[in-house]
Amino acid sequence: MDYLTPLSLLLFTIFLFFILGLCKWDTSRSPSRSGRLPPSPTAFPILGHLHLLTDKPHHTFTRLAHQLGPLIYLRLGRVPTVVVSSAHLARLVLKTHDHIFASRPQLVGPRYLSFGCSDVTYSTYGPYWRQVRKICVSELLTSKRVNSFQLVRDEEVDRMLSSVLTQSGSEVDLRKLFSTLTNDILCRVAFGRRFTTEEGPIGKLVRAFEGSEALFAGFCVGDYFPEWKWVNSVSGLNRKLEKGMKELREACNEIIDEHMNNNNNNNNNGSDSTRREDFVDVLLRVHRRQDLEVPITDDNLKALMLDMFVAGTDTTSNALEWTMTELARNPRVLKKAQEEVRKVASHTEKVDETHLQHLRYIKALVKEAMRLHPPVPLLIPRESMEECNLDGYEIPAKTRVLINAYAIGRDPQSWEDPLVYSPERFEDDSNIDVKDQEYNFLPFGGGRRGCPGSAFGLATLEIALARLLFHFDWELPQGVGPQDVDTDESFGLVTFKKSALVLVPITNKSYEFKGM
Ligand code: HEM
Repeated sequence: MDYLTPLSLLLFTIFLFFILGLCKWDTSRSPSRSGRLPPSPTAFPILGHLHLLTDKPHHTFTRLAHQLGPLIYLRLGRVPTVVVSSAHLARLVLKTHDHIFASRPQLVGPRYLSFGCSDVTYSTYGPYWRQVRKICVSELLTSKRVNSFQLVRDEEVDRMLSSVLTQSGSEVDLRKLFSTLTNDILCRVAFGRRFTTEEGPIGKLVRAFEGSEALFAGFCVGDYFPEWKWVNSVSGLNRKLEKGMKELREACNEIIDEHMNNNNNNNNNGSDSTRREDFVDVLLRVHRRQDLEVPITDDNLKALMLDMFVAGTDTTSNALEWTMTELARNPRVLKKAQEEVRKVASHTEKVDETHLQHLRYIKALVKEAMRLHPPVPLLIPRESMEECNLDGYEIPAKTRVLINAYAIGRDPQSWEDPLVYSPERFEDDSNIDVKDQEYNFLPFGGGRRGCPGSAFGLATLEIALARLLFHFDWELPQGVGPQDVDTDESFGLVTFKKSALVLVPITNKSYEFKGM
């Protein structure tokens, strides 16, 4: 014991008092409660359950739900959180008490990158959110508006098929293919231009996005210890977020200026019959209105422009990649889907959107892929606006709520053989819709904060898939069998397959794509 000097003993004692002090601070600041909280696993002092935020938290929470039940209470740092993992509880949150759980927590990333959480996705519940959601839905996302973008989808799917044609017989990275497709479609609809351009304001936006994506998804101390926001300054995170916001603001300003100049030129030259109004034009029109319940600022306008793009692109390309992954793993399903689309469109050289209503199996296999691989497995966090009782448990006000759509989609109480990819379950029961009344199937969430873009997303998914399956046969790279195609995931804002899916398209002579 001769190495235990009086100095080290003193330092050790101070350290011990510091830790005990922190623990006391930790418990004394826990919210006082009257009711019974849901079951909770063992927590660490200070950190609470932060250790459960693993690289795949949706898996960790699913395992915990098997041990503790479908409603779990966690303390993530300082933030009270509940995780919901059954259809019954999802119904309580998304339907019965929807009005209580319709807000979002103000997370640090969106406070910068969504211009003060003023987009639809991250804004708190209230008149502003109601107003901007209504604008986005009516101008971009109603079925009528989604139908009106058919030509854009058609041209961009043609472009994708042309690219596949040139790579026929060789290995193709489907992630790149699908990401280009969804970016180009949304960019044309929202900003009037294709995304894949190196130059001009859109090129600038692409680069700004690339820089800010990791910041959006990364771990941030301030989201779990609101009192320790200063850590974000010390760690340099705030500086990076400010830089990201500046770049996004500049890129948006250029896009807006370009639109305003075009509109001015058109007004000066007389009416322009060729240029179609895009989402930025709509927002500029709304921005000028004097009769809005809550005025829309310049920054709000930018947040809304970016929101449609961010919310609608990766989600859709991700669902396409997971669907093709399951087809590669299940040759029986792939063959049946190809037989369906080739039969339905046998008298034409091309599948178009009028054929989709007859493609029941293809619609079913898309849903089945989203059941097993929901692109946003924990949905987007919600926050309770007041205290609420869920199944006999007290949920305090300002509790963060995570709904584990991944666990619910694989719950044996809701699904027979839940781990088997079987589109027939959706084909036989066409009642299981994306707005599932039973709350077993939640890839688009639900309630008043549910995804307003499901029709837009599905329209792209279904036509892209139908045409890929109609014109091409799909093989695995040499030496790879269906059982070798992995489904390992990389969790993020959208949960992608860890390694990009690579397949080999083979031109089918009977259904050859004739090019654009
Ligand atoms: C396959 C494609 C898509 C999937 C899987 C998907 C999934 C989701 C999910 C899970 C949520 C959270 C819902 C909740 O909290 O209950 C959401 C919200 C949202 N989605 Fe989608 N989405 C898709 C496509 C789109 C598209 C194409 C758009 C727009 C162009 C869009 C716009 C939004 C918006 C604005 C919100 C926030 C709604 C709010 O907070 O009020 N989504 N989406």
